[in-house]
Amino acid sequence: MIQFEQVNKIYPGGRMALENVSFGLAPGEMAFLTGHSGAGKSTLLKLITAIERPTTGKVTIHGQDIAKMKRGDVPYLRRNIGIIFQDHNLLMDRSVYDNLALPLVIEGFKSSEISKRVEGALDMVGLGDKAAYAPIQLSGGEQQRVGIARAVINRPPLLLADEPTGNLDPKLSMDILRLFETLNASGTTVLIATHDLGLIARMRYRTLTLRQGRMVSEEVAL
Ligand SMILES: Nc1ncnc2c1ncn2[C@@H]1O[C@H](COP(=O)(O)OP(=O)(O)OP(=O)(O)O)[C@@H](O)[C@H]1O
Repeated sequence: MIQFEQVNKIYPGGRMALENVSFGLAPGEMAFLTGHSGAGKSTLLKLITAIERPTTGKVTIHGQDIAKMKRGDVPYLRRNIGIIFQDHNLLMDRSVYDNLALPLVIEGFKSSEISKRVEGALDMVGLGDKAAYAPIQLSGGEQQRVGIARAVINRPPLLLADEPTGNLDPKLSMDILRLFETLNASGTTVLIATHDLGLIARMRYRTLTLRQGRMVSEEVAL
């Protein structure tokens, strides 16, 4: 699903954000990506979504070499990746329903299919009764769950999360992780970038650790 082979990423200005990074994530896996601030986690996620390209080395996503991808192919790649951000980027002046429906409207789904999927996604995150609310009327944890529902509404095979529990208390963070486990159990490949070592310690998943741009360890938490 994801393959990095000896990847270096040097930003303009000379900053080496990733150095000789190699790892693979198989279809159906769930893993954490961790490391100090500035270790290169976001850069690694940006390479997976082709926001950035490797300086040297090879990044392959769904069998496609990112460096060889034409600009026009990038939207097709992204359609297969659900992305969850810490600040979830919801449209605050639209209802929860509209936030979820928008990606499907853009893809040209019929409105009956859209409402079916929106209802299904909201039920999955436990917000079936909040469709008509504006995100501003929801708590931080609920907003984060709307962000997750939006990311999976296209049923992408790959889900990336960048600090998805950053603003949440431990109980809500655990709820969000349980949600990722449910998605993973239904076949979605999941990669979660986080600083939250306490959370990682409580889960038995493979953990990829970056330190100053290098992949220093790959271990399964016990
Ligand atoms: N667009 C950019 N141009 C130049 N340097 C950058 C750019 N983006 C990131 N960097 C640098 O690359 C390094 C890795 O940054 P990155 O954002 O990947 O780290 P991170 O592990 O996600 O950090 P954090 O946890 O603080 O978000 C940092 O030194 C950062 O300053």
